[in-house]
Amino acid sequence: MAPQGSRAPLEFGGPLGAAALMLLLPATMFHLLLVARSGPARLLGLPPYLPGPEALWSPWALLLWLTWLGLQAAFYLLPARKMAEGQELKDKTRLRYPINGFQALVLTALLVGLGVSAGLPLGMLTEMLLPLAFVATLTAFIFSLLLYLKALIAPASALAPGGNSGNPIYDFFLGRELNPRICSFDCKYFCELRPGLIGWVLINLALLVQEAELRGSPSLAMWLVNGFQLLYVGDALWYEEAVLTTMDITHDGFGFMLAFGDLAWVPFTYSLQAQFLLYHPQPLELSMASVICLINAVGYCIFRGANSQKNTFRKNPSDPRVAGLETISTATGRQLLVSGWWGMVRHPNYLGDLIMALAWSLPCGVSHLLPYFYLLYFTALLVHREARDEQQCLQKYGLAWREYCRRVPYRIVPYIY
Ligand SMILES: NC(=O)C1=CN([C@@H]2O[C@H](COP(=O)(O)OP(=O)(O)OC[C@H]3O[C@@H](n4cnc5c(N)ncnc54)[C@H](OP(=O)(O)O)[C@@H]3O)[C@@H](O)[C@H]2O)C=CC1
Ligand SMILES: CC(C)=CCC[C@@H](C)[C@H]1CC=C2C3=C(CC[C@@]21C)[C@@]1(C)CC[C@H](O)C(C)(C)[C@@H]1CC3
Repeated sequence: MAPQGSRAPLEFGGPLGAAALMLLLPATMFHLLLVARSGPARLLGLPPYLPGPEALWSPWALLLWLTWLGLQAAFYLLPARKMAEGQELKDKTRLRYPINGFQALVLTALLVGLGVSAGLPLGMLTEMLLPLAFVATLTAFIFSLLLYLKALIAPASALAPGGNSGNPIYDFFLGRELNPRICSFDCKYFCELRPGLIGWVLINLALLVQEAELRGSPSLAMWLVNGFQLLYVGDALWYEEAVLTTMDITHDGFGFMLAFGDLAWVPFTYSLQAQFLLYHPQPLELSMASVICLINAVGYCIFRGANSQKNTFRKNPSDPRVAGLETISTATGRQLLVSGWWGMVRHPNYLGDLIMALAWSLPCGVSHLLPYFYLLYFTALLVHREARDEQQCLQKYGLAWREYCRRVPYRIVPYIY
């Protein structure tokens, strides 16, 4: 049986904060979905109407959603080009993960392409966003409940460092088990990268197709948003192995926060800019589009450069690409980079991600705040995440971490933060 009442400090405002977030996050998602299609599209105003049960519930949406999850699960189970090992666990073992996420993206694209050429009305998906978001939220609640119950019979070594406070609301939100698996099927790893991320680009594509049907051709702004976000998702799946060292996989349990985040929040709120553009077309000059492409390229280079530098260094510090970089030794035997990207700020990858977030909103113009929701939310998420990571690194590396902070004083934005 799992031990109750572990002493990890409570995060997210404890049980009260967790309860509030479980109500607030779905409410915000539905607010955004409703406001994006309303005339005034005011982020801070009331939603234009409150949807009744008939607008939220559709058996077709449920069927479509379950088919989607089943399809992505089947792709996950296909033979992988590589099996990667995760970080060492409490019991000194390492889990193995299939690296076939990019393959799943390509197979999905082929299947959707075949469907569209056979007359599948992809644009119709945009009419189903509300009921789809509703079934995704319902799935996240049910799934989190099953995961909570599963953790009751998990060995103590399988539990996450947080999420085992003994308070059921808090533990349900944060997640109790670190890597819940059904045989070799890793639930958290699957959800983090497949149904939500690939679902996000599919929703974007459906919005582009619908715009072409309504207005004759997709707008330049819609092309940019689709292209940038496809690059981001393609990159995540191409470098899939890197997700194994993120705090979601190595530290956080699998509970409502990640289940809802992965399955509902990512596809339905990350596609907000494309949703906004379908209902509020925005003119975009070619010169402005070029500047926005440049901003996205700068953000992507920083994001990819920083993530790859750290991953290469963690895999093999003597790799010629990173061997010349300056480092600090820590008592754990691991080293910290203090030059290159990681000598500029302590989270250069967050900086790149934020610059890209800006580039995704700019094609929507500056007349509305709504398309900038992602940038605002993401800034808050990364500032909070940076503080959590800082705490974990201080615990792991002690004095060496303090020395790193002294030498690299800025967290995310040079000379500002
Ligand atoms: N689009 C989205 O919604 C989201 C995107 N992201 C993105 O996910 C990516 C991963 O983020 P995340 O997991 O939060 O954090 P990071 O990839 O930044 O990983 C942090 C870890 O890196 C290691 N590290 C920190 N500093 C150094 C250093 N100087 N030298 C070597 N190793 C160091 C430490 O782990 P250790 O020493 O143990 O290796 C630390 O715990 C980011 O690019 C982020 O932008 C994140 C959240 C949401
Ligand atoms: C508000 C809310 C519901 C919070 C949950 C947070 C999640 C939405 C995010 C936590 C970490 C994430 C990561 C990605 C997507 C968003 C979530 C799940 C990510 C898969 C996006 C693509 C990147 O390239 C990435 C693989 C580095 C990234 C990993 C973290």
